[in-house]
This record gives sequence, structure tokens and C-alpha cells, in this order.
Amino acid sequence: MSITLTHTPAVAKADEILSAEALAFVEKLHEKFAATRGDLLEARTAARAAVAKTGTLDFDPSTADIRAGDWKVAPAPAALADRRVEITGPATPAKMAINALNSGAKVWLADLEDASTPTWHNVIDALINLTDAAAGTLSFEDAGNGKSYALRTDAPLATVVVRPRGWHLPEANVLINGAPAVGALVDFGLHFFHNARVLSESGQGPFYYLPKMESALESRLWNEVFAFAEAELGIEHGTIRATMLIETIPAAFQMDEMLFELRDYASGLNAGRWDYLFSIIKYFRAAGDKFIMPDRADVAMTAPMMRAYTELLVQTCHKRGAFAMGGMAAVIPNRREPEITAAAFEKVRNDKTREANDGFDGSWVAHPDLVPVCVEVFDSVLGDKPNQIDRQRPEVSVTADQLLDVASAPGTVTEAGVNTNLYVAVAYTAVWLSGTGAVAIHNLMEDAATAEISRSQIWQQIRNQVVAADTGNTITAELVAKALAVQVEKLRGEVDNAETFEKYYVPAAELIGRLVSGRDEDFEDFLTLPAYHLLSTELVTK
Ligand SMILES: CC(=O)SCCNC(=O)CCNC(=O)[C@H](O)C(C)(C)COP(=O)(O)OP(=O)(O)OC[C@H]1O[C@@H](n2cnc3c(N)ncnc32)[C@H](O)[C@@H]1OP(=O)(O)O
Ligand SMILES: O=CC(=O)O
Ligand SMILES: [Mg+2]
Repeated sequence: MSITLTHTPAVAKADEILSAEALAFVEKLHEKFAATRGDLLEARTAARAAVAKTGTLDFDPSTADIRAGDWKVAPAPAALADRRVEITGPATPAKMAINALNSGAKVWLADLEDASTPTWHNVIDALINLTDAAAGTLSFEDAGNGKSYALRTDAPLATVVVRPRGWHLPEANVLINGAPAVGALVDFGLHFFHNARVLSESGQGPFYYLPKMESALESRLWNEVFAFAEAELGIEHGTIRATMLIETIPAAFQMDEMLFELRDYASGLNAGRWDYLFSIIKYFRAAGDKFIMPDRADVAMTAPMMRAYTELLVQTCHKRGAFAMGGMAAVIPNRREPEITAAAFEKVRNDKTREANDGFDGSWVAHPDLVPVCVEVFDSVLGDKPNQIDRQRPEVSVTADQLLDVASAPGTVTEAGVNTNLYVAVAYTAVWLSGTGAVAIHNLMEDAATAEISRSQIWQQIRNQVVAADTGNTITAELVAKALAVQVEKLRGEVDNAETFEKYYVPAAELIGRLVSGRDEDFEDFLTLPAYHLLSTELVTK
């Protein structure tokens, strides 16, 4: 094996993160696990192809004993016993990390995934910030406005739970035997190497959120990675805790199995609603009318299929002694516009109230100003208790048909929805290419998961010749091409800087134009794969 860095990022302390010992550890992880990861990615394609043939999915009879068995996951460590509010956000720039740690949330999901563009600079700066946070030394001076940021000492900081990249993403700046490294193993490996011991000794721990998994075998791979990593660094077995996102449709059929595979490490499951919707569209994109998703703005968590998903998640988690974590309401406040903030608070309060009443143990917010809203709701349901894991849901009985009941979701497909999707998909992709992985667009948080819905919906609508409810027009490739041109011109008018527009918006529009075509050969498994190719070749953002 040989490991090579193609660039050294211009970040202070990069050399410490990329020390020879740390890189040797990452190399070992690759040696042992990269091939299995490759096989599992191929298995994803085969699994989806099987579903495309039958047009359905079901619980696996061969794992019925795991679903019926009486077993529990490892107990929660004290630092993760109360997760009533979790703030999510990127770990770079450092000011965002500090704002999240200081926000009053119990947990900070430090995101190297949906909310992060994996430029080499971002990856390394995030890892440096996380390492400084673990050491308690993180601080930041904003050169733009002179504002200083420091970790608060008057109240507890949020417990850090790091979300590495999903299994699919490569890391082009680390070559192992000449091939790009696995992004997830770079993120996890470097974070664990530098922080596992210091976090464990300070009453926290090496805690992770695991995204976008599609099968229990992928959880098994993480289990093996964790056991190996602990043994390699002399950390006690079972120190790591992992919360898995249930954000793909095949994973919804394997919640028990995924917890079982990671039972020494599992802390809970999270209902990652945005990627979940994307995954349903992706899986059933060519399966006809039964699976046509209404406009993104219409799909609510109260839709029958989303109720089935969240009810099953809470029931499964609590049966196994695991946390059930709620998801993200995408509305965000605006400090300059009180009416928008009031509307966001109201929507988030409703969303969290439903979750807390359903039995979730806590939930996510995207912005510091939403922390008190979520706390208030969960306080009122939890009372003195740190969580409600003891609340069993024996009355819940969810079937495969209910999980797949897209047809009963209220809402329609409209041309207005197509236009919004095109606008958002291009604008988000451009911002992503410029190095920022989450952005507010029209008072909604947009990240990789929400943008995936936007672009995949249009592909599905073209492919299935959906008729728009507002205009009566059939959504065709030609109609979308014209609509895209209009949205791109709108964006051109809104972006002040012509150079920025040419550099990021033009390639973003070209990419989205291809991805939405409705042709099989243009549907990419993840928007971020071709976008990352652009990033690491043509844009070469370091
Ligand atoms: C589908 C999923 O996976 S959801 C999880 C992944 N997505 C995310 O994590 C998105 C998290 N949220 C964000 O990134 C941001 O809130 C955005 C991009 C949506 C909006 O950010 P901004 O436009 O900067 O919001 P705004 O101007 O209101 O921010 C006010 C302050 O709060 C800070 N802030 C906003 N959101 C966050 C956050 N999530 N974490 C930490 N600080 C934050 C800003 O940095 C800013 O700080 P400052 O006053 O010190 O400069
Ligand atoms: O990661 C969360 C999601 O909703 O996607
Ligand atoms: Mg997600």
C-alpha cells in the first residue's frame, strides 16, 4: 500500500492533522475495508435494479429472527443520555463550529456530509476545528468584521457527534495505491485518530452519525471499522457510539437489522426525512404513477408514508433501547425579518411537537435561534426525564405497503414546482461548487439532501410524463429545458458578480440540465458525485 497527498491545503495546522502516523492509520483502514465498501456500493446498484423490476420492496424473511429477537443496543453514555435538541451544521468555518457548540443545544452534529462541500480545505479545516474543540482550545477571529469567537465557559457546550461522508464519496486528494481514498474512511480515520482518546478521557467520546446507508451490511462494515479502529489505538471496545440515519428507503426495511449489526456501538436512529424522500424517488423513479411524488413543498411529515416511517422508527428504537431522533424542518429564521422568524418558529414548533408526542427523544434544528423552540417542546413532553426511551409503542404496526404508499401523499405536481426545483437545484449546486454546502434560499435551508429531491423529482416527472396540475401541460424534456433557461436567466440577474456566475452557476446549470433529463443514462446516484468531479478537476478548489 502507498498513500499520497495530491495537495497540501493552505490551512494552519494541516501538517498536524495529516501527520505520518495519522495517514498510516487511514491507510490501514483502507487496506482492510475499502474493498468491502466497493462491493457494497455494487450491491446497492443490484438491489435497486431488483426493485426496479418488481416495483416493490419488503422486509427480508431471512432476517426475521433478528426482528423477532429480544436484544438491546449498548447503554447510552452519560454524554449522550439527553439529546432533546441537536443543532446541525458544518465544522468550518470555525465560527460556525463555535456558534454551534455555544448554542445551548445538547448535541452538535458536526457535518462533513449534507451541509459540507468536501473541498480539501473544508475537510482539513473541519478536522482541525474538531480537534481544537476536543482540546477546548477552539477560537476564531473574523477578519471581515473583527468579531472574536470563543468557547463559552458559563454553560455546557454541545456534545460533538461527527457525521463523516457517506460510503459513496471519494476523496480525490488522498490517493491510496494511486486510487482516490474513501471519503468516509478519511473523515472517520483522521477524526478518530486525533480525538478518540482525548474525548473519552474528558467524559465525551468518539461519537458519530452515519449517513445514507442502504443495508445492514453497510452497518456491519462500520461495525468492523469501529472494532478495528479501537483495537488499533488501544481504545476500549465499545467506546464509540453511532447514530444511524434512516434516510434511504431500503434502510427503512432494515432498522432492526442495522441496529443489530452495530449493537455494541449504536446510540440510535435518526429520521433523515430529506434524503429519505430523495431515496424513494430514486428507487421508484421509473415505476409509474403509483410513485409520483407531489411537489417538494407539498410533501409533509403527516403524509401517510412519512407517518409510517417515523412511527416504525420510534417503535424500533425504543424496543432496542436506542434513541429515536427527529429530523430537520427546513424553515429557518431571519434575524432581519421578524415575520419570517415568527413563521419559522411556528412551523418548527409544530414539527417538533408532533415528534415529541410520537415518542422521539429529541430532534434537529438548523439554526441557533431554533434551539430554544425545540427545547421548549421537548421539555414539556419529557418533564424531568432525559429521554423517553422507556416509552414503548406496541400499538404501532407498520406494513411494507404503508411505507411505500406514495400515492396517498396529499399534494400535486405543478409547473410552479418544476420552476422552483430548477431554481433551487442550480442555485444550490453553484453555491456547493463555490465551497459552501448549506445555504438559505427563500427562507429554507438547502443542502445536498434537499437539492437531491429537486433534481430527481424533475427526472421522474419527465420520465413518467406527468401532467402539471396548474397548467395542464405535460412535463417533457423540452418544457424543462425552456424552464431551466428562464431560471438561469433569473439567477444571472440576481448574482452580482459575472465572474462568479460564469465559474459556478454556468457549470451548475449544465450539470442540472443533464441530471434532470428523464433518460436512464443521465440519472446519477448522487448529485454530489459529478459535482465532486467538477470540483476536483475543473474547478480544482483546494
Ligand atoms: C437534510 C440534512 O441533513 S439537515 C442537516 C444538514 N444541514 C445543515 O446542517 C444546515 C445548517 N444550517 C446552516 O448551515 C445555516 O443555518 C444556513 C446556511 C441555512 C443559514 O446560515 P446563515 O445565512 O449564516 O444564517 P444567519 O445569517 O441567520 O446566521 C446568524 C448567525 O448564526 C450562525 N449560524 C446559523 N446557522 C448555524 C448553524 N447551523 N450552526 C452554527 N451557527 C449557525 C451564523 O454563522 C451566524 O453567526 P454570526 O452572527 O456569528 O455571523
Ligand atoms: O440528513 C438528513 C436528511 O434529512 O437527509
Ligand atoms: Mg441526509
